[in-house]
Amino acid sequence: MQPSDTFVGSIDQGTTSTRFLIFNREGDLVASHQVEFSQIYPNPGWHEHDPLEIVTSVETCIEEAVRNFEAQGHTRSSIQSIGITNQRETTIVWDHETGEPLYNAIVWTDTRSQAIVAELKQKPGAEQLQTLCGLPLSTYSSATKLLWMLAHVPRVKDAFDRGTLAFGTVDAWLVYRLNGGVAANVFVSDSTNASRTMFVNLETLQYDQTLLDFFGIRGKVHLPRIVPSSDATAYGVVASGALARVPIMGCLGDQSAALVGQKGFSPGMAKNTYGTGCFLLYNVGNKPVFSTHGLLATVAYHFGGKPIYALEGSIAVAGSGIKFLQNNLNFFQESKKVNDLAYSVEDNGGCVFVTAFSGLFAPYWIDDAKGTIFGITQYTQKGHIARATLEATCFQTKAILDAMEKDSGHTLSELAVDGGMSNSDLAMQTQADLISIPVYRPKMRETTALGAAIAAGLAVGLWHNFAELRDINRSGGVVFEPQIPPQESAAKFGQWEKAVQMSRGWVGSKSTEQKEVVGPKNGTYAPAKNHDLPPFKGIQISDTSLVSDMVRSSTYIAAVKERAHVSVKEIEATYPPVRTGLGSVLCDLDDADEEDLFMELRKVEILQRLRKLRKRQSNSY
Ligand SMILES: Nc1ncnc2c1ncn2[C@@H]1O[C@H](COP(=O)(O)OP(=O)(O)O)[C@@H](O)[C@H]1O
Ligand SMILES: O=P(O)(O)OC[C@H](O)CO
Repeated sequence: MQPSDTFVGSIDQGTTSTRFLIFNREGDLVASHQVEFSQIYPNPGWHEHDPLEIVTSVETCIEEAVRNFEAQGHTRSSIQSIGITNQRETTIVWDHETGEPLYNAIVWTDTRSQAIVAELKQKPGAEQLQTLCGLPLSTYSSATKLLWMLAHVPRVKDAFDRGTLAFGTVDAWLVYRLNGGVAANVFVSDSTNASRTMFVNLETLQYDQTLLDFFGIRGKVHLPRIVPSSDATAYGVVASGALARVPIMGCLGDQSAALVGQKGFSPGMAKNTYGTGCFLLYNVGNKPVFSTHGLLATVAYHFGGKPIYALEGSIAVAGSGIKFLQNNLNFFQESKKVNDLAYSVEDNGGCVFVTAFSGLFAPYWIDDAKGTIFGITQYTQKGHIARATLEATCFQTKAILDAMEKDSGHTLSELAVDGGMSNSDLAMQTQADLISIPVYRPKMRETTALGAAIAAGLAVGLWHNFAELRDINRSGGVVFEPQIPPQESAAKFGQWEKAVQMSRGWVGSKSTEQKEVVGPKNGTYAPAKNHDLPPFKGIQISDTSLVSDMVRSSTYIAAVKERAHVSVKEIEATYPPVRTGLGSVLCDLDDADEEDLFMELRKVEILQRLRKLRKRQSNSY
């Protein structure tokens, strides 16, 4: 077979979308497919994904991309291997015996484990964790998400007690399911992903007994075997679908993959990926560097032999800030329109938006911050807020680069960028202005997927060494040169730093306290898709928390899925008794929607139940 007739596939499972891309040996993107999947926000600060939907989204992307590939005259048998890259830290638990998920995936952005983190910080040994695993104790890592599930989700605790609880990050889950689940039981995680759990020793790249003891899970949870990021046999083969029997040979957390895709193979090279969040990785060579300025020590990649490490600056909110303007504030209909809005004004009009939706990550690590916009006046327009949103990521990148220079003693001469938000010329120009060095954006921006393809391609022999990758994606990029004097950028940055300090301390105030936990109890596994369920037609309930409690009920969701009848008693069995706010519930039945008997039945039952509860409540006054 000629080299140009051989291809490698790449699954890019990101926070907001999944893609499957097919590259040729020249690194050209030949075919791809992308789907967005549900983002579930059950409570303030909570963020979940449905693990089964993640798998389905991957399968759909593979089918569609292969269809497109074959339409171009290629054959699927020319795809020699597959790489996987994925959102990191997102935590999935399943039953080791059945292979079924026990709860929704808790996404890396989720801050519900805040109280657990505060408690763990008081525990003896807490101060040495970062020197073992490279990560600060925060809501970000997988460890505290797993502890939250153990404390709050009975099904997870039961599996833990029975010894059947399996834990994995998204890579481990995908490899397991794509191989056919429990039947093949391929249960592995690559070192870049595993090192984001807080369970792994950064030097040995194996589970660390001290860390497992600290989190109380030693010997009690099934953990995936840790393997190199590029490996011909460890990841198994796809069990079914368009690429059945194709081997999986590469696996990297998405930020590591982007560094590989940018070919950041030498110490001193760095990249910044503006996706849902934004992550700057700086290659430090074959020994980890432990930051003293708020950065993380992490595994850059491990292609056999010695692992390569990176210093990482993690920003929780980048493209998700733009999605917030789109979905929550209805500023525009698609992400790229943020630029038109931002260009509609000359500057930020005095607004600074600290987009601390998940607290602030690097280099600040402020758990108790929340998103805050400073400087609003009657003059403020949507365009100013759009600009301030783009600038927030650029300011945090500046803070991270400053920290990186202090840790490494080196000044970066150019910043290579990629990721969805790097499509914004305005954001990239702002970035160059704020860091006073050029920003380089490659022509092909799917560098994350390319990185996973490289890992798989090296293992299957499509490429044999890094030198062969030299010309991939080399021409056609854009350089953004700084256009304002450093004093001006320093003044802007000073204002940002002031805003960061002023955003502290919001969490813990009475109005932001979390609601009581609602988790699946007796019922089956319950995806909490409170946003895409049919509305309760004809009933207006002013207490929305009550509605969201109901629709989170696993019985309700199961019934809606199957269009079956369900009684209020059953609903009640799977969500905690309605506790509050019944005084403000207003029920107003519209004309019956005869065609939708299912919904009508539900309305009547719920109405009856609400009346009973309201009566009970008024009796108790
Ligand atoms: N032209 C654009 N300008 C600004 N932001 C954009 C643009 N296109 C996409 N984005 C943002 O990029 C993000 C998606 O980037 P992507 O790299 O696909 O993320 P992920 O891998 O985390 O799913 C979205 O949050 C979106 O708002
Ligand atoms: O979805 P992204 O591309 O912002 O990346 C998510 C990170 O891996 C989280 O650590």
